Amino acid sequence: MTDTVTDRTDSGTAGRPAAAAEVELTANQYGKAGNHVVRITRDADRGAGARHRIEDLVVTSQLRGDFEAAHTEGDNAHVVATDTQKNTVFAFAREGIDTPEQFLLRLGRHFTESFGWVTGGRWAAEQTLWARINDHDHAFYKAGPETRTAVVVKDGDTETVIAGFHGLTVLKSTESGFVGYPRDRYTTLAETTDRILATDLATRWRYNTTEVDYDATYAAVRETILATFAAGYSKALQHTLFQMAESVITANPTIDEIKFSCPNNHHFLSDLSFCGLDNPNVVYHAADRPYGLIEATIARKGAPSAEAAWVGIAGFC
Ligand SMILES: O=c1[nH]c(=O)c2[nH]c(=O)[nH]c2[nH]1
Repeated sequence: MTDTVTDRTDSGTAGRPAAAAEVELTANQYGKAGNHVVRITRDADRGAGARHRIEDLVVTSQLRGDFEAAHTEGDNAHVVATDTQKNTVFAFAREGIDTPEQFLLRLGRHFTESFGWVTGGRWAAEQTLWARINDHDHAFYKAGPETRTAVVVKDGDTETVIAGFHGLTVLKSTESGFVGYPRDRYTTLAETTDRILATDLATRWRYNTTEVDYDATYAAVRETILATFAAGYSKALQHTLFQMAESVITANPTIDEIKFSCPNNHHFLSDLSFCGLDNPNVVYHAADRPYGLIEATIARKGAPSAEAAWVGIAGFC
């Protein structure tokens, strides 16, 4: 469908009830989602044989500020078009992306500095990670397994940066148990001190500053989470999430808060007695549903909270 420019100023009340209830706009934000930007950076010195670097982000830009008249009057004088926001994302990528967090900070500062009525907004990115095929200069495979995420929320001069990832699936084949839970007439689960613990890690952490080496901290947090998952004995997925969070906050003074949302990818011991076989923790049924869903937020004690920055980040408690 194409936009046509027609004068419809006479249709102001058409279709509206004669006696409308008194209402007011209590919240709004708007922009363009799903801007899939891929940037190739070439090692300039090597001409046609250059070594390439690839950055692959899906970016959302949303503005907040004085957009009252657009909603109540249909007056678009303040509405920086979502199309313009999309164009800005791609134009900024021409200059460079660097880290997702820095790219989003640049976008946020641009919109708030360029348009007086834009007092803040929300900029988010999901980054696909690519790795070189056999150290090739310009051939890559999707490295994952995780997707890196970043969110910048700007409210006046306050900038909050939330980093994270999802889709990092982990499993430990022992050193995990689940005992001591209440039993009632609906409880059938057997206690165990030796089970498989598996989950798809989804996490977001909030920085207390924008002065961060974002790539290095991302790598360090990922490493800490994996090392903590692997280490020691897990008394429940809840226990493990807390330990991972505690390790991250302890090791990173720039991080004040971290959230996890993790399925418990159950592995149930198969009952092989139907054919006379025992099963001493050898064969499991990996059930994909229903699954436990364990979520937690862990914060540095005494650190200021930033509830507003988390609004709109779905799937975490
Ligand atoms: O780590 C676990 N936490 C639970 O809350 C729970 N509930 C359950 O049935 N199995 C498990 N495992």
